[in-house]
Formats: sequence, structure tokens, C-alpha cells
Amino acid sequence: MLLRGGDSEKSIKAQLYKLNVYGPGSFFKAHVDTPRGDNMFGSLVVVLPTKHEGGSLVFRHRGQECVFDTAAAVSSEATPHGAFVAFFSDVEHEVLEVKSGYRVTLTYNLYFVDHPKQSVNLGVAPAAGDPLLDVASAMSELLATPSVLPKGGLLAFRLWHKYPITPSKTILSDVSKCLKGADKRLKEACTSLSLKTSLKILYKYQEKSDLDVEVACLFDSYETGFAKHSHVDGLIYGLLYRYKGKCTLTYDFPEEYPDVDLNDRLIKYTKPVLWFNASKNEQRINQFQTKYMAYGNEAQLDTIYHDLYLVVEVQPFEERAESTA
Ligand SMILES: O=C(O)CCC(=O)C(=O)O
Ligand SMILES: [Fe+2]
Repeated sequence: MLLRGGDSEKSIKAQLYKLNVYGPGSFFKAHVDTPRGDNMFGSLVVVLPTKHEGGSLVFRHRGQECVFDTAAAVSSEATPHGAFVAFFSDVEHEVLEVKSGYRVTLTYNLYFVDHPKQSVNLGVAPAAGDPLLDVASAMSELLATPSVLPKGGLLAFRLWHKYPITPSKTILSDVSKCLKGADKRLKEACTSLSLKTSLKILYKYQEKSDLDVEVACLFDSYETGFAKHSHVDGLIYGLLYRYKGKCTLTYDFPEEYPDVDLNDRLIKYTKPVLWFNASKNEQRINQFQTKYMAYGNEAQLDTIYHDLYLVVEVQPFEERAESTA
């Protein structure tokens, strides 16, 4: 169910990437498909009609697993026939060992495209029912609760999928046009309630001393320099003392790295945040390129998958109540 709702009308392009031939004993280790461009959202695997045993394609994402038994798919009828599966390419997948015969696949990269002329119409029908309504009603219930961000602030949803980021190039507002599955529905639900959303990247500074506090910074762009510049850490460290870890900082990173005496300006950007889907242990933060290199189906550094947050601006309760009254 790659494309739902509005996405069923989105133009997509399928580009042949490679041919894989697996003989007995062959397998493909668990990996994600290396993003080739910010608009690549999925992968299509076409399984050619060659009889084989073993070689199932196993998908894993956020603790869930599902198996596509390609051996059964090609031989479910008297004459072998082809099969295909499409998936979001940040979803980890693995081809188990082929026991006998040959397993042959063609893989395609799937891209969202702006110009319908380049696209192939795959005729994907929208899903039955409208899950958008559920998300929107849960969201409006949340905002109708006086104890939720009484003075206003932010809701920060860690997105279900990871997204391709090309350091120094990717503009997060462009990524918001390429949201996948549940993430897209979440954004649409916010828009239907006239809520202002934006995508951000989370960086955290954790103080290991007896203070045991941390500051979370939601940035508007991928910061290659963040880890290297100790004076940025110093700046945040200063803020830690001021806030004693009781609040979360959101901060638009300026072109020039700021001086510590800009603290007053930064305070303006400090807002309370309610976090969703971001359990402490699971949060992968301060991600940098090298970690991901060996994991893709092609070693490259230009574009990486990154966790992103959909951030929703929330007015103080009184203003929320007035606007819905
Ligand atoms: O052969 C398959 O089923 C999957 C191939 C694959 O994951 C890839 O080429 O990246
Ligand atoms: Fe793959």
C-alpha cells in the first residue's frame, strides 16, 4: 500500500537499477536501498518466472517483520509466472539463502516526479476507507485538552519512515512534498485542521555530569558542522545551565555560528515540546554519514537516510479554544 489518498494521483517514475541472479547458496544481506536523490521513495522488485527454493524476501521496519515468499509466488500455478513487490526503500530487507534453482530479479528505483510527462501511470487505486479522518480527530481531541501545551508550543512527531538527505543540498520543505504512507497522512491531517507544520532534524546535547540534563534542538537543515564545532556545544552547554534541563530548545541554526552572547536571542526560540513516537532508547540522534555507508545496497556518501520530525505549531489553549468555538 505504497500510495494512498493524494499520492494515488502523484506522478512516479520507475528506473531500472539492476539484475540480480541468485544460484544455490546465494543471498542478499539485510540492507536498505541507497537513496539516489531526495525524490526517491521506493523500490520495485520484479521476480522473473524461474523456479527456485528458498530466497524469500524478508522486510523489517520498526519492530515488524513480513515475508514475501518469491519461490511460492512464481510457482503457485502449473506454469511459472512472474511476481513483483514494491516497498518504501528505507525499509530494511534481506534475501534469504536460495536452496535450489535460480532466483532472478530486476530492481527498479521509484521516484516522485514533478512533471507528469515523465511518469508512468501505474493505476494504483486509493485504499478503501479514510484513515485520515482518524488521525485528524485524534489530533483535534488532543488540542481540545486544556492540559496539552496550555501556553502553546510544539508537537514533534518522529516520522515512521526515514528520508533521503543530501547534506548541504536538501531543503526540508521539499522533503515534505515526498512524505510516505503514514507520514503523509499525518501531515494531511494537520493541514485539514489548518495547523502549521514543518519538518525538522533533531540534535541533542547530553550532559554526562551530575546535572544529567539534555537539550534537544530541532533544526531546519542537516548540520554537517554540528559535531565538529565545539563552540556550538559550548553554547548549548550554557543554555543547559540556564534551563536546568526542564525545557526543550528549538533553534533555527543561523548561517554564522553564533557567539555565546547571542543566548538572549536563542531563548526566544525555546518552546515546550510534546514528543511522539520518540522513546528515549529508540531515538537515533546526531546521525552522521559514515554509520550508514556500509548498510545501503551501494556504498556511497552523497545521500543518506535520516530520521525526521514533523513539527506542529500549537497556539496557547485559550486561542485554540477561541478558534474552534
Ligand atoms: O532480489 C531481491 O529480491 C531484492 C534485491 C535487492 O534488495 C536490491 O537489489 O537492492
Ligand atoms: Fe534492496
